[in-house]
Amino acid sequence: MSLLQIENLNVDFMTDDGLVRAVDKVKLNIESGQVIGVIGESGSGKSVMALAIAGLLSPAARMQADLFNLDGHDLTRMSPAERQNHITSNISIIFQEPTSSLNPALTIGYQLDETIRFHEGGTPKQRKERALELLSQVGIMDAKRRYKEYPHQLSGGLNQRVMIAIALACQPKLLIADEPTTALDVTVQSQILDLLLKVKEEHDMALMLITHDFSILAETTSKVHVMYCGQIVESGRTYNLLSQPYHPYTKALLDSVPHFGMRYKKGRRLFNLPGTTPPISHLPVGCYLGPRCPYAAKKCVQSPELFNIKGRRVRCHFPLIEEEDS
Ligand SMILES: Nc1ncnc2c1ncn2[C@@H]1O[C@H](COP(=O)(O)OP(=O)(O)OP(=O)(O)O)[C@@H](O)[C@H]1O
Repeated sequence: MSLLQIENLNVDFMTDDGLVRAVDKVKLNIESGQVIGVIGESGSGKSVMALAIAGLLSPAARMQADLFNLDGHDLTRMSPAERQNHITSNISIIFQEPTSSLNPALTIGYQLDETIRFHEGGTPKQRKERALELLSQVGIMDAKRRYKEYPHQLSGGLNQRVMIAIALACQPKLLIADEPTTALDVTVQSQILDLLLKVKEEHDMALMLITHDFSILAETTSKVHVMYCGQIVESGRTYNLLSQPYHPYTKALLDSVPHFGMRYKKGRRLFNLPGTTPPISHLPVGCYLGPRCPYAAKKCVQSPELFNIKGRRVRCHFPLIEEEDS
C-alpha cells in the first residue's frame, strides 16, 4: 500500500542571487514498510527534500507540489495547521549530528518525555515507564541512569540511539534518516544501521535513508533515487541500478568509489567526474549535468524529462542502455 506519494515537489529559496530552486519536480512513491535510499553529491537537494517532506522547512522556503498524499490523506487540500499535525503524527526524522540535534541543557529523560507527552500523553509515571522502554528498545543499557543524564555525557552513537528513541515515540509510519551514520565511527555506523532496520521491522515503519554511501544502500534498501542539482535523475530497484546504472551521473558516482574485488594496478585511478556541482543560482541551460557529462551531445542543451525505461526512471537524453538491452 502506498504510504507517501509526491508529484512535482518544488522548493524555492529567496537569496541574494534571486529565487533559487533547491528541489525540482521531485516525484516519489514510498510503500508502507519499504526501505528506500536517496543518494547524491553534497548540495544535490537531499536534505531540503527530506525537510520538505517532514514539514520542517524554514519559513523562508516556498514549497509547492501537484500531489502530496500521506497515509491516504491529500495534504495539498489541508490548512497549514492540519497539514503539520498530520505530518508530525506520521513522519519522524533523524539527522547526521545527534549531539547537536539534542538540547544540551536538558536531560535525555526530559527530552524523551516531552515527545511522549505530546504524542501519547499519560501520567508522569506512565510516561517515564514508556521512556525507559523506548531507551531499552534502542539498545541503551542502564536506561534508568541514562534517563537522568545530559547529551554531553553520552557518546555520539548513544545520542543517535536516543534520537531514534525520540523518533519512535512519535509512532511514525515513515522514518527519515538523513545521513544517520556519517558522524559516527565505522563500527558504530553498522550498529546504528542494524538498529534502524530492527526498529523498522518492529514498528512496521517505512524508512527513507539519505546517504553518500552506495554500500549502505546496497545493504539496506530495495529502491534508490539518485539526485543531482535538486532533481531526481535516476530511480530504480537497488540491485538493478547499482549493477547497471542508466544515467551517466549514477555511473560516475559508482565509478568514483572503490569496489570489493576491483583489481588495483599501480597508477590506476578511480573515475573523476570533471568539474564541480554548479551552484543552484547558476545552473546550466538544458541538462544540469551537461557541462560535466562525458556523453553530452547537442541535444543536451534541452532539459531532459524523467522517463520510464525498463522499470527505471531516468532523466537523460542518452541513457546508458546497451544494444541488446533496448
Ligand atoms: N535556507 C536556504 N537558503 C538558500 N539555499 C539553501 C537553503 N538551504 C539549502 N539551500 C541550498 O539548497 C541546495 C540543496 O541543499 P541540501 O542541504 O538539500 O543538499 P544535500 O544534498 O543534503 O547536501 P549534503 O549531502 O551536504 O547534506 C544547496 O545548494 C543549498 O545551498
